[in-house]
Amino acid sequence: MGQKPYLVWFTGLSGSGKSTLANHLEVALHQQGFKTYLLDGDILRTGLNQDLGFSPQDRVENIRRVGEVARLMMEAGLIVIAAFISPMEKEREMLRKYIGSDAFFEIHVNCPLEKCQARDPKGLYKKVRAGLIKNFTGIDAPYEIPAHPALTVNTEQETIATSLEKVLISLKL
Ligand SMILES: Nc1ncnc2c1ncn2[C@@H]1O[C@H](COP(=O)(O)OS(=O)(=O)O)[C@@H](OP(=O)(O)O)[C@H]1O
Ligand SMILES: Nc1ncnc2c1ncn2[C@@H]1O[C@H](COP(=O)(O)OP(=O)(O)O)[C@@H](O)[C@H]1O
Repeated sequence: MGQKPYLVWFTGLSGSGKSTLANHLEVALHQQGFKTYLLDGDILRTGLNQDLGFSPQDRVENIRRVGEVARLMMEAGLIVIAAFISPMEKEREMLRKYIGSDAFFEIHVNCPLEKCQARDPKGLYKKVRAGLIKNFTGIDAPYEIPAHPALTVNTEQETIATSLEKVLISLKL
């Protein structure tokens, strides 16, 4: 492939901008000739992980499976881009060990809960307020801020283009 495999891991609240940045990053890397694969929580939860819900145990299993899939794809030479809430530091550290710290690039997509709620791109926070969804990250389920991310982007203040540029610069591919 002529490239070093990486796992670029976007973590953050629902509505923080993980999928948006992951998709923009994939387009930018393709334009530079890199071979990538994008894993998105929303999509995997309709297929591979459709048996999993949002209990703490199911979220751990979700991230464990994604780590396995990502590693297979890396063995095939791909740069894997992943967008998962992945709320707990322990699971993210598990990934770092499993993938190897030199190939695991953790990006904290930082955005205040109030702003995520105002964006509400999928109308989920509205459903939470109506009592239709329980265990929602940031509301009645925890999100632990990454302790040692390779990069933090602040999507409340930054444009998508600015956040993407920061990702591309710090990745140094
Ligand atoms: N209870 C609850 N909490 C959080 N998120 C919920 C929940 N129920 C459904 N959704 C939708 O599922 C998407 C998150 O899936 P993930 O696989 O990324 O979650 S996790 O990493 O296992 O925590 C998440 O996607 P994003 O909004 O893109 O983050 C939501 O669309
Ligand atoms: N700097 C930024 N980075 C990413 N998304 C941003 C940024 N600024 C504004 N947004 C907007 O925030 C929303 C994020 O939604 P989404 O990417 O689906 O979030 P998530 O995948 O984390 O749930 C989109 O509507 C996007 O246009």
